[in-house]
Amino acid sequence: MHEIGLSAKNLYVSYNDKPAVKNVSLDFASKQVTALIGPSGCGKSTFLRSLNRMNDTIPGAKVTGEIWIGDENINSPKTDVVSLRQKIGMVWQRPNPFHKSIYENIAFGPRYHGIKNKKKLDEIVEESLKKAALWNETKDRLHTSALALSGGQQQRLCIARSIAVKPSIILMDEPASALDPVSTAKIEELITELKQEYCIIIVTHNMQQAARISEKTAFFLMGDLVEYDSTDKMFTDPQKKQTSDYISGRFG
Ligand SMILES: Nc1ncnc2c1ncn2[C@@H]1O[C@H](COP(=O)(O)OP(=O)(O)OP(=O)(O)O)[C@@H](O)[C@H]1O
Repeated sequence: MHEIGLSAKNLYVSYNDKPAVKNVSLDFASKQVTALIGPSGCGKSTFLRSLNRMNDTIPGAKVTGEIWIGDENINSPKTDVVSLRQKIGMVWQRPNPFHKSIYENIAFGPRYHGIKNKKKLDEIVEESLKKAALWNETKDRLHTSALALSGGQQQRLCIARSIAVKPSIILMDEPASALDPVSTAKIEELITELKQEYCIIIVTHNMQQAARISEKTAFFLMGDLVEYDSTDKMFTDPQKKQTSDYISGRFG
């Protein structure tokens, strides 16, 4: 049995009173990948963003329900959102490195959280880049601009940046959808590697990708969680007609 990394209970999200995620409860296991799938507009990204309180920054967005990490409900107003984002990393659809060097992209977070020692920062930069399978490609150019990296390398840098602050959970919103097939394969390989340590929750439109990298899959439709199961079961023997119609490409 895998430990629970994060647990959403009765999560409800609306934008200007229009519901986008309706009463969703889901447990996410540590050291596993859970894929969130469903047609465009079904609420996958909204749900994902709620898990690290990113919807707080969207005008008109309202999130109710509970999100538990261990014994802390992080959807409580008392939660320190800055330290929360240290526990929950986020990787977006388009790589978004800072306009800084490769080194500074990684060192930024740990420095912000109080690490000033140069040797320690050097160690974190190396370790994070190694974990993101980017060290060999960047070790001789750490102080050059991150923007000179390829799109795929930039996305691995963003993953390294999120790892650098030592989260236990990583949220990924279609992290490979802007990348070519070779870079996509590298990101998938990396996710498979990272799941040995982290609870990973990924939104993807790519059914093959969900089947390749995830242990669990949740299917959303119009804000509802329609079905949740092991990925194998979901793709071979879905219990709901809507799920089977979606994964067989009949809509979406
Ligand atoms: N910032 C926002 N303000 C208002 N409504 C929003 C906002 N973001 C999303 N919505 C609405 O919430 C609903 C769910 O959108 P969301 O982006 O979460 O879906 P999705 O499943 O991730 O879609 P996609 O696969 O296209 O990214 C949609 O009706 C969308 O229009």
